[in-house]
Amino acid sequence: MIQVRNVKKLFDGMEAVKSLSLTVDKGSIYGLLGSNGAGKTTLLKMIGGIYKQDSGDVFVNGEVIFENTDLKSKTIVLTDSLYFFPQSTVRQMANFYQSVYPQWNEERFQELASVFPIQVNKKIHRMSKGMQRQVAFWLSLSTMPELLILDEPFDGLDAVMRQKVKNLLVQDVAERELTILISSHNLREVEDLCDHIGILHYGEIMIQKDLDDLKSDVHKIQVAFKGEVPTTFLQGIEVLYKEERGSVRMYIVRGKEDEISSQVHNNKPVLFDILPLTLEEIFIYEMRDVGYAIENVIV
Ligand SMILES: Nc1ncnc2c1ncn2[C@@H]1O[C@H](COP(=O)(O)OP(=O)(O)OP(=O)(O)O)[C@@H](O)[C@H]1O
Repeated sequence: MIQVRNVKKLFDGMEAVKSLSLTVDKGSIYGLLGSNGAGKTTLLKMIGGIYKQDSGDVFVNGEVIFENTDLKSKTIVLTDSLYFFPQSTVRQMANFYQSVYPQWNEERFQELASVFPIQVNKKIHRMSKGMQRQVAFWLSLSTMPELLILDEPFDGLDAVMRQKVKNLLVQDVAERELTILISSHNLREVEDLCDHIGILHYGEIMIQKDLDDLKSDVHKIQVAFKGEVPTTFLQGIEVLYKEERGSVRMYIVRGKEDEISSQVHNNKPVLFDILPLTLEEIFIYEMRDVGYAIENVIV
């Protein structure tokens, strides 16, 4: 479990992360979204024990991770700048990882050779960017980490490889309760993977959501009445957004679908539809609620 409490990080007096708190449960996949410079990498590096925060606490499994060799041997931080020894082959890097990570699993490494179409004796610096990223995943997953921190992990991977890697991640979460933190600019890219999403903006978490709750809780309704619109037809229901298109009104509402439906039906509409929202739509409306346009924060 990850607990971040009131964490702050400054660079030359500028607050890259401002008094931020979040919790990630074991076996969960947390997606951290935000635009360039939002503070994602800084936060991930503090959680991975690479940066030390200026104030606040970062705990992984109840322990401080910074300079904690034991915790770090079970943690992998995969950033956008991959590091491999000059001239090394995949096998040579695997030998190095094996010597550093006590939970290295050679059998897993061999198995993953069928997922990544790369020769183990090929020099990594001669590979394409996407192939190098595949090697990074191959090595990382073979260390059998308990915490995997991924900063923009899919950059450079083609669509097929993205899906293969996502499947591997989900498999590890399901089989051995791997915890994953993943940053991205793109909600669509991670929405099928994550169970929690947090949106970071100027060093602060603006919204954090459990996706299962979210998807079951927010709906789009379209409704029309003959004559006057009953003033009370949405009484007690939280309205996130409303729009009028002639006599048809569109509302984004939060609440239980059956309760909303029965309340609207009681007011005898001539037209009534209740539809689920995509995750992107949910965030668009929720962000408007806190006074931001989502386009300025994520893609
Ligand atoms: N080592 C550093 N020295 C000085 N400033 C830094 C350093 N690392 C990050 N910053 C600053 O901290 C802020 C947050 O940067 P960070 O890399 O965490 O953002 P990000 O959300 O990961 O952005 P991107 O999506 O562009 O990768 C930025 O203003 C950046 O310039």
